[in-house]
Amino acid sequence: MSHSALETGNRQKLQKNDQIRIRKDIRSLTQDELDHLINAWIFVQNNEPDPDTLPDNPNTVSFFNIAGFHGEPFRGAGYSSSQWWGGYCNHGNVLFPTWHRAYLLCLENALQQYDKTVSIALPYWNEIDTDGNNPIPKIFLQKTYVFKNGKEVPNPLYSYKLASAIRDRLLPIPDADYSKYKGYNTVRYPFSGLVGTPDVATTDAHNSLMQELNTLKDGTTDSLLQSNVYNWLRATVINDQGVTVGGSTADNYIRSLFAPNYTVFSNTTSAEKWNDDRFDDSSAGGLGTADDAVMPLERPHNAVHLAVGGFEVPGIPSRSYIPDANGDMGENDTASFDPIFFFHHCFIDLVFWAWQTKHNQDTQLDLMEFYPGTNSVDSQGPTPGITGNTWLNLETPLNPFPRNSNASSALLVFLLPEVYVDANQCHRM
Ligand SMILES: N[C@@H](CC1=CC(=O)C(=O)C=C1)C(=O)O
Repeated sequence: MSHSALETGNRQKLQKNDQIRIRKDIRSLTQDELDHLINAWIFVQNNEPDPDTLPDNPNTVSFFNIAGFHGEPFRGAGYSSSQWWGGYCNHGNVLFPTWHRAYLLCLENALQQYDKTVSIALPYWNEIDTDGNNPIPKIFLQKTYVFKNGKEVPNPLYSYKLASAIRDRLLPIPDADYSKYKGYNTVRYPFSGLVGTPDVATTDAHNSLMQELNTLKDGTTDSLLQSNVYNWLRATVINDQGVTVGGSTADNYIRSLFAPNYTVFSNTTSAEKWNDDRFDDSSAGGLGTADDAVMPLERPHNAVHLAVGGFEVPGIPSRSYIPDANGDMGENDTASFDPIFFFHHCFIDLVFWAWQTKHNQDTQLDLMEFYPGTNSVDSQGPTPGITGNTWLNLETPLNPFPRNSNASSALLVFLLPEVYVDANQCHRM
């Protein structure tokens, strides 16, 4: 294994001060903390998108722009070619954990602009704590939010109304038309958000039917969402054709902590290769059913996306029990427009940090260079600014987040009372 170590700040020098952000379980926030979080989210969601100019501004305070860094609106070579990826996110490669770590900091920095005098951190959705049969914390399901002073507002964590249209130019390949109009509100399972021309009629009929269920009994669709996510996390998921498509995700998070090195921990492509070489489990899609097969963090992460969004796109194996459920979280193009995305990823970052501390990789990450999962063409394809067939390592730019940006203590993030993450760890500064 060759080593590509990240340089990090000197841990000893760091002091807890008001610039250090403490990330907490969202279920544990006080009313005052929640009030502040909600106000900051309203602030970023209300900020108009920046003018449509390149390069993208990584210091934007507009939620539309930040959400748009992940997938749509596509830019670069991936704007209209599916051989490339038009968003900046990295999946199926070794930059998956680090890119998303930088992404969380980007949103957190924008939230911080709401009131610079109060330190704000993103709380996480603790996905191991399924709270009986209600794995999704209530705050994400309330249509309105009531502040301590009694004022009621639309809840910014329930749904986001697109400040601008997004257009999917990849139609009809590789999958559905993920174009969405300005003013579209993000949705979750069992609803569908496929409002592009070829799908809109089916979607309207489907969503009316789902709404009808709520008319018969208030809260039915929320219960369906909770039980779907519960099944993905703790039980087994059967799709609409009776095929088992997932489950045991909470256990898989724990299993991922035992992955022996960063490369195979970090992403599905590298883990598949690792497992292919060691176990004959091709029937399980190369993702390892053997007890000692490696579980990459990305896999349970994917499961929660599919659970919250649902996924049943023509021509692709269904991942939903309810047909036509295609909420935004289920698809890479649109997932980050649903506010819950960031709380999900905050939990992913926590598991990443837990793996780092368990494996003494908290001040550096060792990478198996040139291993599957380390090339820019792996999985969804090269991101804007990265050429095809480039070897990825921990020096690869995490666009659009610049090197050297914000290399200050303002980026120290407490994940748990005793641990912190230094942004230097997610990127060589
Ligand atoms: N495309 C992933 C699920 C998924 C992952 C993401 O990272 C995302 O943003 C949206 C969806 C899968 O099929 O397993």
